[in-house]
Amino acid sequence: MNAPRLADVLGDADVIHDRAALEAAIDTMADAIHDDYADDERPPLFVTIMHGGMPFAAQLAFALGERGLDVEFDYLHATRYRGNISGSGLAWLHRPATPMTGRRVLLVDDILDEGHTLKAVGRWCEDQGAAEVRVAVLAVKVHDRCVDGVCANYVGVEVPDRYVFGYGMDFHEQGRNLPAIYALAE
Ligand SMILES: O=P(O)(O)OC[C@H]1O[C@H](OP(=O)(O)OP(=O)(O)O)[C@H](O)[C@@H]1O
Ligand SMILES: Nc1nc2[nH]cnc2c(=O)[nH]1
Repeated sequence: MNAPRLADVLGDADVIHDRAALEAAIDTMADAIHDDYADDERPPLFVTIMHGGMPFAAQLAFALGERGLDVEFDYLHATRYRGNISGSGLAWLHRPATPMTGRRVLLVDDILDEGHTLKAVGRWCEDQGAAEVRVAVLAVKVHDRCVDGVCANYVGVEVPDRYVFGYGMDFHEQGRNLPAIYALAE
C-alpha cells in the first residue's frame, strides 16, 4: 500500500509553532544548557537521536557554540514509530561509539511523547557508565500517558496531544524539513 502523501494533509494541518518561535525557544534552551555545563573541564557528549533530532540538534549546537560552549558529537538511531503515526517496540539501528564512562551525556531529540524512547536510551547510557544523562527536547507532548520517571531537563515548546510533524518530525517519513511544527487535522 502507498504511504499517505504529505501534500494531501498539509493544507488542513495546523501550524502549532512557527520557525521564529522555535528559534527563540532554542536560544532560551541554549542559555540554560550553557549555564549548566560552562564550568566543566570536559565538553558534554552531545548525542543526537536520529532521525528526528537532527535539525534541532544542529541548531542547538550552533547556539551553544555561539555562547562559547564546546560539545563532543555522537549520535544514535532508535526508532519505535518507523514511519507510522503510532509507536511500537523500540528498534536500535545505531548505537553511539564514543565511550561514555564518566561522561556527562546530553541526549538531544525532537519530541518527548510517551517517553519509551528516552527511557530506554537513557538507561542504556547509564549502563555504559555515563556519569550523568540529561535530556534536551524541542517539544513535549502534553498528556498523562508519559512513562513514570521520564522527563526532559531542557524543553523548547509544548505541543498538543495530536500527531505533529515538521522540524525533524515526520509524517510517514515526509515533512521532516518543514521549518515549523504542524499538527495533523483531527
Ligand atoms: O516518547 P516516545 O513516544 O517514545 O516518542 C518519541 C520518539 O519518537 C520519534 O522517533 P521515531 O521512533 O519516530 O524515529 P525517527 O526519529 O527516526 O522518526 C521521536 O524522534 C522520538 O525519538
Ligand atoms: N512525527 C512524530 N513523531 C512522534 N514520535 C512520538 N510522537 C510523535 C509525533 O507526534 N510525531
